[in-house]
Amino acid sequence: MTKSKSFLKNLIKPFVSKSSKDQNEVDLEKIAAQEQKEFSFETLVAATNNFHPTVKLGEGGFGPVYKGKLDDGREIAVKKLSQSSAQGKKEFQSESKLLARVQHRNVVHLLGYCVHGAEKLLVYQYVANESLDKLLFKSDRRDVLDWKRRYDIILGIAKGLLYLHEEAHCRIIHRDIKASNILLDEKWVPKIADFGMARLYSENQTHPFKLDFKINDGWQWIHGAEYVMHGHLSEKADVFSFGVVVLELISGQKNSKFNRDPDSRNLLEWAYKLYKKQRSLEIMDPTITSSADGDQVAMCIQIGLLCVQSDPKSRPDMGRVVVILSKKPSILEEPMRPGYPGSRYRMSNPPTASSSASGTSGTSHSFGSTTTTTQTATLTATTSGLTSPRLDPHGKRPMKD
Ligand SMILES: Nc1ncnc2c1ncn2[C@@H]1O[C@H](COP(=O)(O)OP(=O)(O)OP(=O)(O)O)[C@@H](O)[C@H]1O
Repeated sequence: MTKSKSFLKNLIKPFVSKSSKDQNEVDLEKIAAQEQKEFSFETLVAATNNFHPTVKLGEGGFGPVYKGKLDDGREIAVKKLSQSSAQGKKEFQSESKLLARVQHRNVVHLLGYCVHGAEKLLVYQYVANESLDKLLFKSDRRDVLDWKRRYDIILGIAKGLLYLHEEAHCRIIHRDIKASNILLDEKWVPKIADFGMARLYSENQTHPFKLDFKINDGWQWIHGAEYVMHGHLSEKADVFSFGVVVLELISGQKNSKFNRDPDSRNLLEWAYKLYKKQRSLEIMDPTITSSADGDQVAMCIQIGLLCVQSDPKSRPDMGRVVVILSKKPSILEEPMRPGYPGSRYRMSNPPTASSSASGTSGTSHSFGSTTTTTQTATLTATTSGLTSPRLDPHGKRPMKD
């Protein structure tokens, strides 16, 4: 291109019409489709010593994860998806390619994928330190997480979520933000794992009212409730889950195992009660007392409580959270009562449309406490209401976007 032509091009760049911008995006999609993101099964077998049990990192709802090393020295984590996904090969390949373009400092990078017969595998960058839940709740090393590190982790997760919600090439609602899905690298930089699983797993991509939730774990319950209430799942479900992680990081208490205060059903309620009495700092983990900046901790508690408010509309979006965390505004609004998290509870009666709706407004439900296995109930909602939930024998299956 001649100098004058490129000068002209730069000059008109800001005024380029939307349709030509869209064309650029379409072009990018085409480039992505041609990108080589496919790993051969042999490469992954060699990298993981044939998926040897000694390199197994763990097993989540989607299948086992193995540590591996590629010939070029890169360390990887290979997730073998359990075979309950009915997604076709082509669809899996194109969704994986799209997700592999999701790149952010605070999101685990999906390097590629592999299809081998009926098996589907995902190849991620290996993140060296443990997941946040192991460090915070299951180890005697949680003092390595001083306040500064915890604050940076809160800010990092917020930035990662903002990217997924608003900045990535495709809008991604995570749906399962929790401490075990936050991995920490060698510099304690948080990286959000398991994003986009709904895109890879959905059985029926076209059914807008299909929703799954785990009976006895995680936040799918509140997500399900919001879904029923509003007919769609919004980013605000992730905001809620982010708020829970913030309060867990500050208190060192796992919300789903909360037992600090017999008068509070969960961590959120406890934090809210103390906040209302202007004693919010009492939730602080004793191991960070010496390193903590009281004002900053109080601000983070308030942000956490704003994020877990029962009304999704009242929760801030992640853009606002990042701004507040980065710039320290002087005045924050008063949080209202937190939503009903449900992770500590077992449903004895599956929700009906009306009980689900009340789930987000903080009223109580009838819950038993006997189920110990992780099972997933699938609610199939129609425009006129909900049909009965059916148990999903395959375990976790995420909701689709
Ligand atoms: N990219 C990665 N780098 C290092 N470890 C990883 C990576 N991805 C997953 N792991 C580890 O593998 C194990 C299983 O992870 P996975 O995400 O499948 O399940 P989970 O988070 O334990 O449970 P759930 O499926 O309910 O979210 C966890 O210990 C996790 O920390």
